[in-house]
Amino acid sequence: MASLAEDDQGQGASRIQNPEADDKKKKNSNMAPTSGNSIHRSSSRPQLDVSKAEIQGNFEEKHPTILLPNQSDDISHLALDLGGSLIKLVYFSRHENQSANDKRKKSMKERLGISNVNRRSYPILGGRLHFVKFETNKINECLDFIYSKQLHCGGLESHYSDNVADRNAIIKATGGGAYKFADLFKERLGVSIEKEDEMACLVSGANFLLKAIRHEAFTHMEGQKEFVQIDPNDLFPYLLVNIGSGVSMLKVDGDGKFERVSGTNVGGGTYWGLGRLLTKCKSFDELLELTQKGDNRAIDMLVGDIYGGMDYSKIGLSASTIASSFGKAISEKKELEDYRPEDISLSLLRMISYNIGQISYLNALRFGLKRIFFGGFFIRGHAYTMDTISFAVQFWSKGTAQAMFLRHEGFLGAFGAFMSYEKHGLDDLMVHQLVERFPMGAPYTGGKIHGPPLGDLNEKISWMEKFLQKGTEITAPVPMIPPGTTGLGGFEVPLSKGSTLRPDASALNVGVLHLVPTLEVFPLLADPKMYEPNTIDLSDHNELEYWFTILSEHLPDLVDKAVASEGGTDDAKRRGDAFARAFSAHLARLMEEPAAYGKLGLANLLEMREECLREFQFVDAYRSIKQRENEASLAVLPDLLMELDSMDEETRLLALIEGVLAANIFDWGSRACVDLYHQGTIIEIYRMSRNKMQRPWRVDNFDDFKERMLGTGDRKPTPHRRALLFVDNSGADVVLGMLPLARELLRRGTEVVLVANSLPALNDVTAIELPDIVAEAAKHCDILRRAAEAGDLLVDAMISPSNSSKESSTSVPLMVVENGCGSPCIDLRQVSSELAAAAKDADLIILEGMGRALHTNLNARFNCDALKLAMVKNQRLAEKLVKGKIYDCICKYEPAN
Ligand SMILES: CC(C)(COP(=O)(O)O)[C@@H](O)C(=O)NCCC(=O)O
Ligand SMILES: [Mn+2]
Repeated sequence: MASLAEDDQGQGASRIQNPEADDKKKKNSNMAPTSGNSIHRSSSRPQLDVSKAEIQGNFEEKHPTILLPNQSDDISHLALDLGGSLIKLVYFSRHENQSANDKRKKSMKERLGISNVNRRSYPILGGRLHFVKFETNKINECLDFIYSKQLHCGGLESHYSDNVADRNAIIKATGGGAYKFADLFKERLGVSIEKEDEMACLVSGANFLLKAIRHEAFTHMEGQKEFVQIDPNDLFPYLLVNIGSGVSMLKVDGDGKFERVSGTNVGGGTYWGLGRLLTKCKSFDELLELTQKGDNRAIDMLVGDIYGGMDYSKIGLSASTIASSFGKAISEKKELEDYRPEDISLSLLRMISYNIGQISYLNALRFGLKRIFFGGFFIRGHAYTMDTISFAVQFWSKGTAQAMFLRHEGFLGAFGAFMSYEKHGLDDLMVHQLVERFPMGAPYTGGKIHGPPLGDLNEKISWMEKFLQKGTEITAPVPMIPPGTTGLGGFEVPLSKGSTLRPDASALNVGVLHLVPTLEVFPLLADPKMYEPNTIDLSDHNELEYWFTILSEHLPDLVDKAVASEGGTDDAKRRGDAFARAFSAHLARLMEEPAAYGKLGLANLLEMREECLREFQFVDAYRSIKQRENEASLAVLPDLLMELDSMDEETRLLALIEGVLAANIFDWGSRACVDLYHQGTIIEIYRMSRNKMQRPWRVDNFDDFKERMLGTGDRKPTPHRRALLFVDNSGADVVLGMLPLARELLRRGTEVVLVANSLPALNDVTAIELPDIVAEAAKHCDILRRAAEAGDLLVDAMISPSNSSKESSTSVPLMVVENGCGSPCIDLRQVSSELAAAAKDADLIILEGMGRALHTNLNARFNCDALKLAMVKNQRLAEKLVKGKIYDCICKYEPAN
């Protein structure tokens, strides 16, 4: 079975489960033909397979999703690193952009000056990079996998060509197996292996990953992993140490510019070879596992053994420093059987790791290199190995150098081979265009359990169910013992060996890399390099435990909602169960190893929950709740607008901000709020919330905002040119809170861009839903109607016949743009190109809600005026952020610098 980080589905609804078709497909195509069989290959591929096509969801929708259950969405490039013990695969699958034909979106794009003609044409439309590994002795599984996914006859070029390309198909590969298995590939898959130089692949793989993935490099000291932000413009030169069977040390000066400056024959092969002879272990992993229970003092001769238990402090050696690896084994009184295999394995591991660390540092010193990155199969994300190497580098450099490791360490070669294809289009992809996602298999990658299956949704669910029956492997999150120190420090007894980490705690976790060429950095960030979206840092253990508990407690209710949103069918229940298991497994994994998937913040957890729902094809769990709340709120909107219009300017502005804060109470992600909803109707709760509004709010810069809006005395400030309103929840929040505020801005001559989620998250309103809500509201309000018309928002919506084109031409427009994400929070380093374009003319941004204004972006600085509005609907967060209490409000205004 492959160990993988692989997701096989399209975004949410792009595929549905079709067990019958899938079973058939599996029988026909999952096995690669064995030698002797004639090779069946598809003709030109991929082509659109519309058999059993179905419209999903509501038939009245204007642009319903059409599901093609039999369509393979892989248009692939495949590259391999065929190593001595592991085979690593990197492959690409592409997804077409479905929303390109949206009429409304097109007109909005034109308005924002984004014409398709002007935009860079991307060699790839976006897609995913998958990382999969197999044990080399299971090469047949690997061949079956390639065959079942037809990866061997994919490739961007052959997508449009005919069979001829297939006949000459090549796969790029590196590693010794590229020679050894070339004939097997030809025989079984009919493809030729094109061999790529191993060192060149390692370097190009490392260069790309270090430049393109934000949390690729990390340090590992005393059991603590810390991510290092690498500036892509300041990466070179560095030393790349690849620890395979032997060790190569490469001085890397740029893309394609490197030199092998040194190496050592004492490497992974030495550890495994000697270890096997000395311990009788059957596998590398078994040998490595032994170290967890080992104590090297039984075999190693320590400084203290020589100096009667004393330090040799004059030259800086503590009593527990190893003076001579295996030095105690010179004793004539003991034979091999008298030593524990655990102790032997640990001594050996430390001897080799330490030696490599030391030689690496000396080479870095020799060439004046400040950075040393370690990779190769020997490391395997093993905490103890990394700690020992780090200690050696730190010790010999007297703290001036640090060892760094790479999350994709095992895939450098395969990735480099992938990069060697021409026209893959990856060369100039940038950090903000890559989103790493961790599909359901991720919690198990690198651990004892391999899987899940690589097939369709149905297979994935069955896989989760298997564990449900066994009832062991996937458990609810358990509290982790807080990291402490043993007091010993250094490499004498690295903490990673202790009880705080499980044996494979630092096992590699690589996700699926989604390439989204249209994502951009939000242009109004004052200092994009310093920007950190998360306010809550989950590296604080108490914080982590609290939020994990909250999310676990939410789970049963969320599953109920999700299942109900899909009609409560047996199929939906099955998916609901599988979702809960998968998400719990993620939580459990992250609880044990918070940095497993990269730097972890609260926003990542909240987004992961949404992604996990999508993975099990829950399109919108809160659909009916959102609809109900929209309708109820739209019904009272006319009265609210009338009430607001009877106020003077100053009172009205205050009432509007109060309205936004009060209506932010409608948040189905907050436990406390959901409990509240049992106590009254939407309108009753809204009224109650408004009545409770009392200034000063916990953070209250309203007066400054008012001054910027209305001026003081006779001074009338110029209105803002364009305001971006990041809206949050459906129902009262958007209808009775944000829309009336938008209307006020429009009335003052400010263009308004409503920025909403691209995909559903909790009860947040999406950019697809919003125009209809605006159109409905516009029926009761001339300002909204004219603005919406001017912004082409009412393209297909019902509008009252009284509108005249003369009026609309003089109105400032109201627009809706999607933000590029599907989470309750927003990471402004990766937003949609529409939002980035809309932001260019904006001089005011309003971020609303806990997710967008508190969990993320509370500390973000902008190059324009910024207003952050939210009700704090969580007691602990209120205490922590503002020393306040639940339902306190935040009105934080920060004028442009
Ligand atoms: C998920 C949320 C950020 C959504 O809040 P919103 O942005 O809608 O104001 C928030 O509901 C939340 O942090 N909930 C978890 C904590 C709790 O149940 O109290
Ligand atoms: Mn929300």
